[in-house]
Amino acid sequence: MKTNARTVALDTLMKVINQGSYSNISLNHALKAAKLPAEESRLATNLVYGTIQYQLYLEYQLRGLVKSRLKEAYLKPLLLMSAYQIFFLDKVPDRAVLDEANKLAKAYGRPKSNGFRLVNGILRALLRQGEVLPDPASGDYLSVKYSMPVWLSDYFTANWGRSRAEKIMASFNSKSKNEIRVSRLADEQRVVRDLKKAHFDPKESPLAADSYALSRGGIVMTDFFKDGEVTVQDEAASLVAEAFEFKGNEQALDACSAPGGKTIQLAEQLPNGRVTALDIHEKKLRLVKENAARMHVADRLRVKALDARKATEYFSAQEFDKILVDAPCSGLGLLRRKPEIRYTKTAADLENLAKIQLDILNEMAGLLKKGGELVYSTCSISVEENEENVRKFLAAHPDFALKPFKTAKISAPKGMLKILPDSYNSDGFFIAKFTTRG
Ligand SMILES: C[S@@+](CC[C@H](N)C(=O)[O-])C[C@H]1O[C@@H](n2cnc3c(N)ncnc32)[C@H](O)[C@@H]1O
Repeated sequence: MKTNARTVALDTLMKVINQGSYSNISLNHALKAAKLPAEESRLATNLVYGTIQYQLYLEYQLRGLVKSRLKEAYLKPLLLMSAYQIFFLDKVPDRAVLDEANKLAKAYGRPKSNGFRLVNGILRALLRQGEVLPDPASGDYLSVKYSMPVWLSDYFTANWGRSRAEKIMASFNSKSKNEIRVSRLADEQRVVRDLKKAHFDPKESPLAADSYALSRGGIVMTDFFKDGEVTVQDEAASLVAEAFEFKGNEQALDACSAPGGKTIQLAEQLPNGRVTALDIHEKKLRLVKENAARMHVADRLRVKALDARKATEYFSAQEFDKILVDAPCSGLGLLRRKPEIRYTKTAADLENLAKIQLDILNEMAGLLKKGGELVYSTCSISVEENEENVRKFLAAHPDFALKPFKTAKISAPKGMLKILPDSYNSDGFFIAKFTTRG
């Protein structure tokens, strides 16, 4: 069978669903090898992310219809991918979904397999059945409706109430924006004008100073990106660096820096200063260096492979004016962009990660100059990784206090800011800013 959007999607889904591979990495490999036209690539991407996002919901729809064990590896991914199209892709007629599934089953099935008959029978039954949901009063109603494990839909409901939890979960299932940040070293107005001319139709972010949503993807293939005038970064992630107030000559430490999105932002604001970028994984620091070179800030940067929990063994007390801890986290704010996170993370992960995050934060306390600024951020919206860690850090360090901050468009009068995904249709993020007392 000729390679097309559906073969690329099915190959990728077989890797993700059957072998636990990461969707973004598997899909990028498959797309690179396939060299599909842009329209086909978009369809393949939609099929992969949509099917994974809605996997729990789709399994529920198919539950009563699959009567025997699905022995061949392609069967489950193909049924889920077809069900996704039936329920969520209005533009693809049901007839076409069935025809395409039939062709794929014949191509992927073993010789003499009757898998295509099985697929056809199940999909026809699914069309007759339509959507099924648990009783709205039952414990798994929201879980199935929004395709989140029960612990997660319960977690959102317990923290934000049912109505907001539904908004948060619906937002996590919506399409992510094509968000970019314009370099502070570039002429922003000119770049925006040129982006318009190139039909990217940039829309200013309501959240972050230099961020814009583009009307289409593909920016990384352009000179805007290659020449370092823009970079790809979510608007909530971009906001973190805005919590600092820079003079331009400071020594900054980025404790968890790879791939370097925020390192670059700090460096852009330090024409006469320097950023020291750490990461526990030496290999990932290559990305930080490459990104810094592309964005023209390599000369303001030094990198060091180091576990940030041991940073006081390498640096002097009070060595830094600014410290950023953009900590490793559960990624609970990124469910839209990384759809499989919802199925792989557990409540125990929140506790375990919170401990690592707090250890890193505690280690930083001794490295900050008196009156310096320490910013803590995560791309998680969990309480354990954020507010609870802030509380524990302040209890352990009475000489530190939260410091109110204002960004270009948002203010955090209490020194903490939690961006929930439904407020701006951005990633979920948490930012806290500390300084020393006295
Ligand atoms: C959320 S990511 C950082 C993203 C980055 N700040 C950016 O804006 O591009 C967290 C990073 O922390 C690193 N990391 C995990 N544990 C660490 C530790 N103990 N010390 C230093 N870095 C660590 C991970 O390898 C990962 O690259």
